Amino acid sequence: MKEADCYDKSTNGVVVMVEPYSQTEQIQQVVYRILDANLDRAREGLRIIEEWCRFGLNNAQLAAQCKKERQEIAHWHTAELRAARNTPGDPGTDLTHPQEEQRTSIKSLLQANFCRVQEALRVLEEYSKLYNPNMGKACKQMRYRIYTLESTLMGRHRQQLLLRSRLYLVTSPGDKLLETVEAALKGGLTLVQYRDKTADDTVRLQQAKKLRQLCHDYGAIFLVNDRLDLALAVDADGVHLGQQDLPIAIARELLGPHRLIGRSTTKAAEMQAAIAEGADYVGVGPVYETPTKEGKAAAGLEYVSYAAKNCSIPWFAIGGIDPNNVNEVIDAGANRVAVVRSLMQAEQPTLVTQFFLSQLISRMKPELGMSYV
Ligand SMILES: Cc1ncc(COP(=O)(O)OP(=O)(O)O)c(N)n1
Ligand SMILES: Cc1ncsc1CCOP(=O)(O)O
Ligand SMILES: [Mg+2]
Repeated sequence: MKEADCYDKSTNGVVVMVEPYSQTEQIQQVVYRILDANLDRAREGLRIIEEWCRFGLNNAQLAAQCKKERQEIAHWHTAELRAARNTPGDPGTDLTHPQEEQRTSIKSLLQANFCRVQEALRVLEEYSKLYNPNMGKACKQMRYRIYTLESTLMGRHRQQLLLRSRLYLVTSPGDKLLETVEAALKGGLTLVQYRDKTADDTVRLQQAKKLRQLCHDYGAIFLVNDRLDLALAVDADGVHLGQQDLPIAIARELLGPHRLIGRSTTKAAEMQAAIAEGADYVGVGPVYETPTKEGKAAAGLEYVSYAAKNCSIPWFAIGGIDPNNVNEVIDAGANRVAVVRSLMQAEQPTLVTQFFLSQLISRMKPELGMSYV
């Protein structure tokens, strides 16, 4: 062993005389260090996910699952692996990617930490074959459980955000499409539907892509009206389907369990059918007649009151709602509203968004039909 081999950063360069390791022992130490570092990495990533389950989702069951996985990792983290740690001598501690310094949303933060845990478990699975094959097998099983947890959690993430969304912007075409949506997002909007009934598909695709990115930058849900193909093409969070659009069962088959499906309803029977078919939310309206949906009869405030008493999934009153009449709609029982013109034609969409949200939140009544909280 050369003198340089004894250089230890932790002793600031003072050469410490140590018993020389044989080559096999040196490799063993490297394996131990890899295992030690990745056990830490997996545990830390899980802790970050656990905190969201506990404090963000208030979901004791998911938090408990994360905790159980952390405990299993701790079980494999033996004293001999910890003893191999040499943090000051690890050249990887200074290596960061710019994306690690900033996360744009809870979703991207969770995604990054799921990746971190899965990568660490994969490394553990491989290197523990040189240490303890049972540990390798356990890490493999754990990695599969984490994949399942990820898909459960990321699916629920959309549902949770939907539950927290009080105001829903349905877009209309125009030169200021992106600008207006961004202004509303700045005001606290968390739910956007891209609706353009006439543009060419090339335009729709391009706009939907940009809107999806914009919404996700602000941590908002992005849905596409009518077009499931477009929703899939731009990796949207889901679709909104009317009574004349695709059946929910087919949409669910194509979109999978985690994307959101909304359904328009104008009467009780349509609402009950949408719930039975597995819609994630329903539109309730038109509350008032509106030029945005010309020729469609108003369902009225009575239907809003019916929804307040009977709807067991999140629902949005829609149709002719503006800052002057929103309190009437709230008084009829609505806690969530969807608008087109009130925001798309607003001179100050940020302020209008803030106004709607303040009314909806401060005047919100306990949800009578709400078995979905
Ligand atoms: C939230 C919400 N509710 C209702 C509708 C209307 O959907 P639909 O009846 O399919 O009519 P179009 O919007 O496709 O003209 C909606 N888009 N969003
Ligand atoms: C798409 C839709 N579905 C029922 S009413 C409506 C349009 C609502 O538009 P506005 O908010 O401009 O009245
Ligand atoms: Mg439609």
